[in-house]
Amino acid sequence: MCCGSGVHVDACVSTNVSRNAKDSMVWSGTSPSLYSKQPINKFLLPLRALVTSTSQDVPIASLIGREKVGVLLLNLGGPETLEDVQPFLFNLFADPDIIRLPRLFRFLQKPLAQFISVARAPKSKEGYASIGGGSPLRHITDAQAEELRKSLWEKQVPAKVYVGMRYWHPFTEEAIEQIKRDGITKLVVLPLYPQFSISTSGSSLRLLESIFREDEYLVSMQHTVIPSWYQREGYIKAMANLIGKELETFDHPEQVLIFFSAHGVPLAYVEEAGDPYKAEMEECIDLIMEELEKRKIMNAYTLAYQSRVGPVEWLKPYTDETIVELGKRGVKCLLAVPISFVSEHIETLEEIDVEYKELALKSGIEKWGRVPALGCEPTFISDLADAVIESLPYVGAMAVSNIEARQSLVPLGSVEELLAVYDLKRRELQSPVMVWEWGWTRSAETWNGRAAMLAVLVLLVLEVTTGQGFLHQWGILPFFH
Ligand SMILES: C=CC1=C(C)c2cc3[nH]c(cc4nc(cc5[nH]c(cc1n2)c(C)c5CCC(=O)O)C(CCC(=O)O)=C4C)c(C)c3C=C
Ligand SMILES: [Fe+2]
Ligand SMILES: [Fe+2]
Repeated sequence: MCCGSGVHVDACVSTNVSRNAKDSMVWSGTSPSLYSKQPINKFLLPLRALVTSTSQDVPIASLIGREKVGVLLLNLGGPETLEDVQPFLFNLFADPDIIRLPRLFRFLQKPLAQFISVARAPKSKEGYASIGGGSPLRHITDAQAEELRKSLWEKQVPAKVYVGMRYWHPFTEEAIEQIKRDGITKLVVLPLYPQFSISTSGSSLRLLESIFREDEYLVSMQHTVIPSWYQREGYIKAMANLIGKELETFDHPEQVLIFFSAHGVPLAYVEEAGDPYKAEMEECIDLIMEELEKRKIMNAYTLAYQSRVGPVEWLKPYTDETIVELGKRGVKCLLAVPISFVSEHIETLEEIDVEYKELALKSGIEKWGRVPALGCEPTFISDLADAVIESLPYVGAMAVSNIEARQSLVPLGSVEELLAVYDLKRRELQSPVMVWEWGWTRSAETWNGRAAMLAVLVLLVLEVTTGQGFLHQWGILPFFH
């Protein structure tokens, strides 16, 4: 038995972003270079209204006409076998949105990725071995794609759904080739991350942008991007359903602390590069709690960030430290809710279910529960289908007046601008290795920094070429848990 603590944990979740102030644009166009801010009501059909309408039915299929509709789901990708782990990590660390080198040293991007991936692989492999020898991401994402396709067809939108992963098969490039082979004429790009981060959706969209820019077919294909969708009613309701159901497994559901554990990002992404991830996360949690409140579920809750990598500061509070603190404060029952990803993956199956659970039990928490990732939850899939339908580019520019504007903290219609601001800010950052770019100013500090950086780079090259792990032993390099 547990749950007798009666401890009230203050919600550490707050947001100062007004929901009314949010943009109502879509990122759309026929070419990424032509992305423009398009008021949603000038560009889209009131398809949602049509979906729900029974009296004056206009079949959506007839509105779509001969267009070939495609949906591209963007995701991270994961190693399918233990042999895949190192090359997967290489792809991840070779991403300039994960490790940014000064222009002068761009040629070191791949050796550095090689070095870090080789050094990290044994630890990562251990994790993947403990969850069955590989990531379940491909299999789950494929299942989500199939369910989304079915849902779209049920809603009279005969669309094909593609999966494009950032760091492993099926790569985004492979999906794009298939889209071209299938002759898709309208494409909706949907990152499978509810909240936008430069390091996830941003990285995938940047890659997509570069692919589109160089391809004649893609330049003339109509497309729309849904940068984030954490605020959608269906998603919020689906999360509340799962939380409500899991709370029921406790003897005293009302005494359980709801513990949202989000994937972290380096603090500099948010504070210096303007990543909206933290603000979107906080608002998302507010919305879920509001939904639970409507159902008379008024539990205490908190948010912390997990899975930090390397020595730089990440978003706080950290999940592990928070669990220990909660134990000290007398919390006895805790329900962990993974919030930044919609599939089970290594961080839920290993980090939360094994590491954090063990830590919680050691810290005095007596009953531990965990909400499953959304996966193919029907309310969620149906809502994704609605999101696709609402954002479907429609040739013919039929007037739209009654569509409910989607809202997002990401300035929709200007993801490109967001990435540009991020690039600019990144040049000013000082944090080594993770994200840094030199500007050739005269400040002594900068020169000291450059000298130190040069020394690290020389050591790195030596390490890569000699195979000696002295930097690793000194603990200088990041990316090792
Ligand atoms: C919203 C989710 C995620 C954010 C934000 C994110 C940022 C981020 N991640 C790394 C480094 C690694 N991530 C790894 C795996 C991984 N990351 C996410 C999600 C987010 N990452 C997922 C879902 C997964 C698991 C995929 C799977 O195979 O199941 C890994 C590899 C695993 C490991 O070795 O721990 C690394 C490394 C950074 C540096 C970063 C922000 C800059
Ligand atoms: Fe990650
Ligand atoms: Fe981890």
